[in-house]
Amino acid sequence: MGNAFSGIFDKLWGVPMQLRILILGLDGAGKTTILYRLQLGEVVSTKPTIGFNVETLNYKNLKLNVWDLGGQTSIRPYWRCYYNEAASVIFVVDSTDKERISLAAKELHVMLQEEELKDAALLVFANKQDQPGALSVSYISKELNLVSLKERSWSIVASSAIKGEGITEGLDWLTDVINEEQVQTR
Ligand SMILES: Nc1nc2c(ncn2[C@@H]2O[C@H](COP(=O)(O)OP(=O)(O)OP(=O)(O)O)[C@@H](O)[C@H]2O)c(=O)[nH]1
Ligand SMILES: [Mg+2]
Repeated sequence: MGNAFSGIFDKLWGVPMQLRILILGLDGAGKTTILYRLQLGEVVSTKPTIGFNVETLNYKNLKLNVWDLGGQTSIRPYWRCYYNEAASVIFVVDSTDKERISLAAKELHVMLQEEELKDAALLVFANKQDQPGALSVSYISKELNLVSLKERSWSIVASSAIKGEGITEGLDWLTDVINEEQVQTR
Protein backbone atom coordinates (compact mmCIF):
# COMPACT_ATOMS: atom_id res chain seq x y z
CA MET A 1 0.00 0.00 0.00
CA GLY A 2 2.88 2.30 0.81
CA ASN A 3 4.12 2.85 -2.71
CA ALA A 4 0.97 4.21 -4.24
CA PHE A 5 0.38 6.54 -1.34
CA SER A 6 3.98 7.72 -1.27
CA GLY A 7 3.67 8.51 -4.99
CA ILE A 8 0.59 10.56 -4.37
CA PHE A 9 2.02 12.37 -1.38
CA ASP A 10 5.46 13.03 -2.88
CA LYS A 11 3.94 14.97 -5.71
CA LEU A 12 2.02 17.11 -3.31
CA TRP A 13 4.68 17.64 -0.71
CA GLY A 14 4.48 21.10 0.84
CA VAL A 15 1.08 21.97 -0.62
CA PRO A 16 -2.37 20.94 0.59
CA MET A 17 -2.71 17.30 -0.34
CA GLN A 18 -5.33 16.44 -2.90
CA LEU A 19 -6.50 12.89 -2.99
CA ARG A 20 -8.64 11.22 -5.55
CA ILE A 21 -11.56 9.28 -4.12
CA LEU A 22 -13.97 7.36 -6.35
CA ILE A 23 -17.59 6.65 -5.49
CA LEU A 24 -18.71 3.51 -7.33
CA GLY A 25 -21.65 1.14 -7.15
CA LEU A 26 -24.70 0.05 -9.10
CA ASP A 27 -27.17 2.61 -10.44
CA GLY A 28 -29.55 3.95 -7.87
CA ALA A 29 -27.39 2.96 -4.89
CA GLY A 30 -27.16 6.56 -3.66
CA LYS A 31 -23.70 7.66 -4.86
CA THR A 32 -24.68 11.14 -6.00
CA THR A 33 -26.81 11.65 -2.90
CA ILE A 34 -23.78 10.75 -0.76
CA LEU A 35 -21.47 13.08 -2.70
CA TYR A 36 -23.72 16.09 -2.15
CA ARG A 37 -24.54 15.07 1.41
CA LEU A 38 -20.78 15.25 2.00
CA GLN A 39 -20.29 18.51 0.16
CA LEU A 40 -23.40 20.44 1.11
CA GLY A 41 -24.60 18.58 4.20
CA GLU A 42 -28.04 18.25 2.68
CA VAL A 43 -30.13 16.02 0.43
CA VAL A 44 -30.27 17.07 -3.21
CA SER A 45 -32.68 15.67 -5.74
CA THR A 46 -30.78 13.55 -8.24
CA LYS A 47 -31.15 12.13 -11.72
CA PRO A 48 -29.29 9.03 -12.89
CA THR A 49 -25.70 10.13 -13.51
CA ILE A 50 -24.59 9.90 -17.13
CA GLY A 51 -20.84 10.42 -16.86
CA PHE A 52 -19.68 11.79 -13.53
CA ASN A 53 -19.89 14.47 -10.88
CA VAL A 54 -16.70 15.69 -9.24
CA GLU A 55 -16.41 17.90 -6.19
CA THR A 56 -13.53 19.03 -4.00
CA LEU A 57 -14.09 18.64 -0.28
CA ASN A 58 -11.91 19.85 2.55
CA TYR A 59 -12.13 17.18 5.21
CA LYS A 60 -9.97 17.43 8.29
CA ASN A 61 -6.45 18.10 6.96
CA LEU A 62 -7.15 16.66 3.53
CA LYS A 63 -8.36 18.01 0.25
CA LEU A 64 -10.41 15.33 -1.44
CA ASN A 65 -11.30 15.23 -5.10
CA VAL A 66 -14.37 13.05 -4.97
CA TRP A 67 -15.52 11.49 -8.23
CA ASP A 68 -19.05 10.10 -8.38
CA LEU A 69 -19.42 7.91 -11.46
CA GLY A 70 -22.64 6.78 -13.09
CA GLY A 71 -23.50 3.18 -12.21
CA GLN A 72 -25.77 2.11 -15.05
CA THR A 73 -24.80 -1.10 -16.86
CA SER A 74 -23.74 0.71 -20.02
CA ILE A 75 -21.60 3.20 -18.06
CA ARG A 76 -19.77 0.77 -15.72
CA PRO A 77 -17.14 -0.15 -18.35
CA TYR A 78 -15.96 3.48 -18.18
CA TRP A 79 -15.20 3.32 -14.45
CA ARG A 80 -11.72 2.10 -15.28
CA CYS A 81 -10.89 5.40 -16.98
CA TYR A 82 -10.85 6.99 -13.51
CA TYR A 83 -8.82 4.43 -11.55
CA ASN A 84 -5.42 6.04 -12.07
CA GLU A 85 -3.97 7.28 -8.75
CA ALA A 86 -7.19 6.77 -6.83
CA ALA A 87 -6.31 6.71 -3.14
CA SER A 88 -9.52 4.97 -2.25
CA VAL A 89 -12.87 3.70 -3.43
CA ILE A 90 -16.20 4.24 -1.75
CA PHE A 91 -18.48 1.44 -2.96
CA VAL A 92 -22.15 2.13 -2.34
CA VAL A 93 -24.69 -0.69 -2.02
CA ASP A 94 -28.46 -0.20 -2.01
CA SER A 95 -29.34 -2.33 1.02
CA THR A 96 -32.92 -2.73 -0.25
CA ASP A 97 -31.83 -4.14 -3.63
CA LYS A 98 -31.82 -7.83 -2.71
CA GLU A 99 -32.06 -9.02 -6.31
CA ARG A 100 -28.85 -7.25 -7.35
CA ILE A 101 -26.62 -7.81 -4.32
CA SER A 102 -24.77 -10.59 -6.17
CA LEU A 103 -24.31 -8.31 -9.18
CA ALA A 104 -22.95 -5.62 -6.87
CA ALA A 105 -20.53 -8.21 -5.44
CA LYS A 106 -19.40 -9.20 -8.93
CA GLU A 107 -18.78 -5.60 -10.01
CA LEU A 108 -16.91 -4.91 -6.77
CA HIS A 109 -14.52 -7.82 -7.23
CA VAL A 110 -13.96 -7.12 -10.93
CA MET A 111 -13.06 -3.56 -10.00
CA LEU A 112 -10.74 -4.61 -7.16
CA GLN A 113 -8.76 -6.87 -9.48
CA GLU A 114 -7.53 -3.85 -11.41
CA GLU A 115 -3.83 -3.26 -10.92
CA GLU A 116 -4.34 0.50 -10.60
CA LEU A 117 -6.53 -0.05 -7.54
CA LYS A 118 -4.38 -2.62 -5.79
CA ASP A 119 -3.41 -0.17 -3.02
CA ALA A 120 -6.73 1.67 -2.77
CA ALA A 121 -8.52 1.51 0.57
CA LEU A 122 -12.13 0.36 0.29
CA LEU A 123 -15.06 1.84 2.17
CA VAL A 124 -18.42 0.17 1.56
CA PHE A 125 -21.59 2.01 2.45
CA ALA A 126 -24.55 -0.30 3.11
CA ASN A 127 -26.85 2.56 2.14
CA LYS A 128 -30.61 3.16 2.51
CA GLN A 129 -30.68 1.72 6.03
CA ASP A 130 -33.67 4.00 6.73
CA GLN A 131 -35.80 1.72 4.54
CA PRO A 132 -37.81 -1.13 6.12
CA GLY A 133 -36.33 -4.54 5.34
CA ALA A 134 -32.91 -3.17 4.48
CA LEU A 135 -30.26 -5.89 4.45
CA SER A 136 -27.94 -5.77 7.44
CA VAL A 137 -24.29 -4.81 7.31
CA SER A 138 -23.26 -8.34 8.28
CA TYR A 139 -25.41 -9.88 5.51
CA ILE A 140 -24.06 -7.49 2.88
CA SER A 141 -20.53 -8.01 4.13
CA LYS A 142 -20.93 -11.77 3.59
CA GLU A 143 -22.56 -11.36 0.19
CA LEU A 144 -19.69 -9.11 -0.91
CA ASN A 145 -17.19 -11.60 0.54
CA LEU A 146 -15.26 -8.78 2.15
CA VAL A 147 -13.29 -11.16 4.38
CA SER A 148 -11.56 -12.42 1.24
CA LEU A 149 -9.83 -9.03 0.92
CA LYS A 150 -6.64 -9.88 2.76
CA GLU A 151 -4.21 -7.29 1.44
CA ARG A 152 -6.48 -4.29 1.54
CA SER A 153 -7.72 -1.84 4.14
CA TRP A 154 -11.50 -2.09 4.04
CA SER A 155 -14.50 -1.24 6.14
CA ILE A 156 -18.27 -1.45 5.76
CA VAL A 157 -20.54 1.12 7.36
CA ALA A 158 -24.35 1.25 7.57
CA SER A 159 -25.60 4.51 6.10
CA SER A 160 -28.58 6.56 5.16
CA ALA A 161 -27.63 9.36 2.82
CA ILE A 162 -31.16 10.71 3.18
CA LYS A 163 -30.98 10.91 6.96
CA GLY A 164 -27.29 11.76 6.99
CA GLU A 165 -26.41 8.74 9.12
CA GLY A 166 -23.15 6.82 8.85
CA ILE A 167 -21.65 9.05 6.18
CA THR A 168 -19.31 10.99 8.46
CA GLU A 169 -18.38 7.82 10.31
CA GLY A 170 -17.36 6.22 7.01
CA LEU A 171 -15.36 9.20 5.85
CA ASP A 172 -13.64 9.42 9.24
CA TRP A 173 -12.47 5.83 8.82
CA LEU A 174 -11.26 6.56 5.28
CA THR A 175 -9.34 9.69 6.18
CA ASP A 176 -7.80 7.95 9.21
CA VAL A 177 -6.50 5.19 6.93
CA ILE A 178 -5.13 7.75 4.48
CA ASN A 179 -3.45 9.69 7.28
CA GLU A 180 -1.91 6.51 8.71
CA GLU A 181 -0.49 5.67 5.30
CA GLN A 182 0.94 9.14 5.06
CA VAL A 183 2.78 8.70 8.37
CA GLN A 184 4.10 5.29 7.30
CA THR A 185 5.49 6.64 4.04
CA ARG A 186 7.32 9.58 5.59
N1 LIG B 1 -34.47 5.94 1.32
C1 LIG B 1 -33.28 6.29 0.85
N2 LIG B 1 -33.16 6.70 -0.42
C2 LIG B 1 -31.93 7.06 -0.86
C3 LIG B 1 -30.78 7.03 -0.04
N3 LIG B 1 -29.71 7.43 -0.77
C4 LIG B 1 -30.19 7.72 -1.97
N4 LIG B 1 -31.51 7.50 -2.05
C5 LIG B 1 -32.42 7.69 -3.20
O1 LIG B 1 -32.07 6.72 -4.20
C6 LIG B 1 -32.27 7.28 -5.50
C7 LIG B 1 -30.99 7.15 -6.31
O2 LIG B 1 -29.98 7.95 -5.69
P1 LIG B 1 -28.74 8.51 -6.51
O3 LIG B 1 -27.83 9.18 -5.53
O4 LIG B 1 -29.17 9.29 -7.68
O5 LIG B 1 -28.10 7.13 -7.00
P2 LIG B 1 -26.75 6.91 -7.84
O6 LIG B 1 -26.02 5.80 -7.16
O7 LIG B 1 -26.02 8.18 -8.00
O8 LIG B 1 -27.30 6.37 -9.22
P3 LIG B 1 -26.64 6.49 -10.71
O9 LIG B 1 -26.24 7.90 -10.91
O10 LIG B 1 -27.69 6.04 -11.66
O11 LIG B 1 -25.47 5.53 -10.72
C8 LIG B 1 -32.71 8.73 -5.28
O12 LIG B 1 -34.11 8.77 -5.35
C9 LIG B 1 -32.24 9.04 -3.88
O13 LIG B 1 -33.00 10.03 -3.21
C10 LIG B 1 -30.94 6.58 1.32
O14 LIG B 1 -30.01 6.50 2.13
N5 LIG B 1 -32.21 6.24 1.70
MG1 LIG C 1 -25.56 9.32 -9.62
